[in-house]
Order: sequence, then structure tokens, then C-alpha cells
Amino acid sequence: MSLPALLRIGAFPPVAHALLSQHFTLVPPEEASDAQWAAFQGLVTRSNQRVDPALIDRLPALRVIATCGVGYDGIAVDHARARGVQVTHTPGVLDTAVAELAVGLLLALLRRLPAADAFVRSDRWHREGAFPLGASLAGKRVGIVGLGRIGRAIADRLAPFQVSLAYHGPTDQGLALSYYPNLAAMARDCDILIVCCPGGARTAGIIDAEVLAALGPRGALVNVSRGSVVDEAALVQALQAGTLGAAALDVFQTEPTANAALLALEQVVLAPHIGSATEETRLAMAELATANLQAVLAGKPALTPVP
Ligand SMILES: NC(=O)C1=CN([C@@H]2O[C@H](COP(=O)(O)OP(=O)(O)OC[C@H]3O[C@@H](n4cnc5c(N)ncnc54)[C@H](O)[C@@H]3O)[C@@H](O)[C@H]2O)C=CC1
Ligand SMILES: O=C(O)C(=O)COP(=O)(O)O
Repeated sequence: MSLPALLRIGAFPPVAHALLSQHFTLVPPEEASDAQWAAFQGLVTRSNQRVDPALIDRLPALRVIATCGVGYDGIAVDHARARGVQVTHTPGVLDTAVAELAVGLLLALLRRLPAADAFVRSDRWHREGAFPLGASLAGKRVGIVGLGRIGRAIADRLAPFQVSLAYHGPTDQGLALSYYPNLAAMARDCDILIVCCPGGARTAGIIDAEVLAALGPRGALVNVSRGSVVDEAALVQALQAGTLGAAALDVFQTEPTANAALLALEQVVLAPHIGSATEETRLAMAELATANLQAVLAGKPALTPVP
């Protein structure tokens, strides 16, 4: 029996591609025939892709858009809904991987691990002697911007490092952590900000010049959310001027290329949007996307529809 065909938007890592291919025939847009465009009932995509209204409108039989990712800021969700198309995502299964990366980036930043690695490899250790001192994580005040699934996973993992934790978001969740309704006020009281709220229009540029100045010359920013959340021009300016101490970034405004000005800065650690990029996690994401696609195509409710 032939497998149902899915329009595949974007490239998937081998582990996810193989899992999806056990259940579906994946067809990239450039290989789809007119008859297939007319017949696709399902579309599978991922966070680094866009599914815009024009694409949705080319698919008259579409019933479900499944993204292998939790963020859905790249999908025209309202347009899909208006067309009666269900949109699903993969919340929860990637929290651990993203939280581990956030903690890893933070430690890499405070201890300058990429520079330390280069220092040994280039024999500067031998020629120049001791590497410049880093900063301890213990005792620092960490503010989490967006205490959702991933933010809580980050808080859980940071607690044993003897930091004090605060968070900012739309609602006070009544937790033991300090809540700040005002982001700049939290930045003023913190040494480190970790950004893990959703992207999209509502959070665009909320990490602005005022927040960065409040974080201050010894402050560090970690962004594992979306590039859109940080005003990158203001970030570059603050780092160049020394009014912000350091930044670790997994996401960028112009992915997959990073702002050239960031590359020239030493107090920056960069990663290529790898928050969920572990074998285990990408497999779990593909499994959940598959279960969502199968449910909707069988006329059942989606397991994890976008809210
Ligand atoms: N770097 C990477 O590879 C990955 C990045 N992500 C990003 O992380 C985001 C969060 O994922 P989850 O924790 O699962 O989502 P979630 O929906 O569980 O949590 C998001 C939290 O942000 C809060 N929030 C909303 N607007 C805010 C604002 N203006 N300021 C501060 N907080 C705000 C929400 O109230 C919620 O508590 C995703 O939307 C995605 O953009 C997710 C996975 C991997
Ligand atoms: O889940 C998300 O929102 C992510 O950013 C990770 O998704 P990806 O697999 O990198 O497209």
C-alpha cells in the first residue's frame, strides 16, 4: 500500500526524515506535480521555515500543517484556521535539550570556553601564559524571560548552581521565584538574562537598548528563543560600547547568517540554532509530528494543536 503524500517544507535531520518516511511519502515543493499540489492533505515543516498564506492557498485539499518544533511564528496560523486547516506543533519533548543548551551556552560564556579552546589549540597558552579569568555562575542573579515549558526546565537545571532566579512574563505564576511585570526592572536587578519566550510580533524587539543598558557592563544575555526578540542592532551597539558585558546566541534575526558585527566581538558565544538538535530530541519531535498528522488525517483530534 502506498504511503500518504506530505508536502515537506525544509530539510530534516536524517533521524527525523527516516522516521517520517516510514509513515509518509515526503515530497519537497520543487518535486511536486500539479496533481500532487491539488491533492496534498498534509504538510510537514520546521521552525526555520515559513508557511505563508500564499503557500497555504496553493493547497486546496490541505487539512493539517505539522511543524517539528514548538515555535510556530513562521506559520500563518490565522490564515490556516480561516481555511479550516489544523496546525500542530511539538511542545514538551524538546524542553530538556533546549534547557541543556541554555545552561551550556551560559557556562561557555562565563568561562569563555570557545576562546579557551582556541587558546590551547593555537599554543597561545605556551607563548602568553595564563588565560584571562572568567566569572563564576554561583551567586549570580538570573532572570528568565518567558517562564513556560522551556523556561521552567532552565530554572530547574540552574537551581543547583546556587543562583537566585527571577522571571518576567505576562502573568505572575505564583511561584517561589521573584516575578517582575517589568522587563527592564528585572534586567536592572539581574546579572544574567535568559530569553526563552515565543517569537512573533508580540515579542519583537522586547530585548531593546533600555533592557540591555539595565543589564549593564557586567551583564550577560543568553537567547535561545528567536532572533526577533532581541533588537540586534542595539545588542551590537551595547557590546561594542561595553555597556553590555557579553552575549550567547543560538538564534539570529537573519538566520542562517549571523550579523557580521557579532562575529568580530570576543565577548560573544554563537550557536547555529541547535537548541533541540540532539538525536533523541529530533526523533521525539518527528514522532509527535507523525502522531499529529496521523490523527488529523484519520479525522481525530490533534494531540498537540497550537493554542
Ligand atoms: N533555540 C531553539 O532551538 C528553540 C527555541 N525555542 C523557542 O522557545 C520558545 C518557548 O517555548 P516553550 O517554552 O515551549 O513555550 P511556552 O509557551 O511553554 O512558554 C513561553 C512563555 O513565554 C511567556 N511569554 C509570552 N509573551 C512574553 C513576553 N512578552 N515576555 C516574556 N514572556 C512572555 C509565556 O507566558 C510563556 O510562559 C518557542 O516559542 C521557540 O520560539 C523552542 C525550541 C527550540
Ligand atoms: O522548536 C522550535 O521552536 C525550534 O526552534 C527548534 O526547531 P527546529 O527543529 O530547529 O526547526
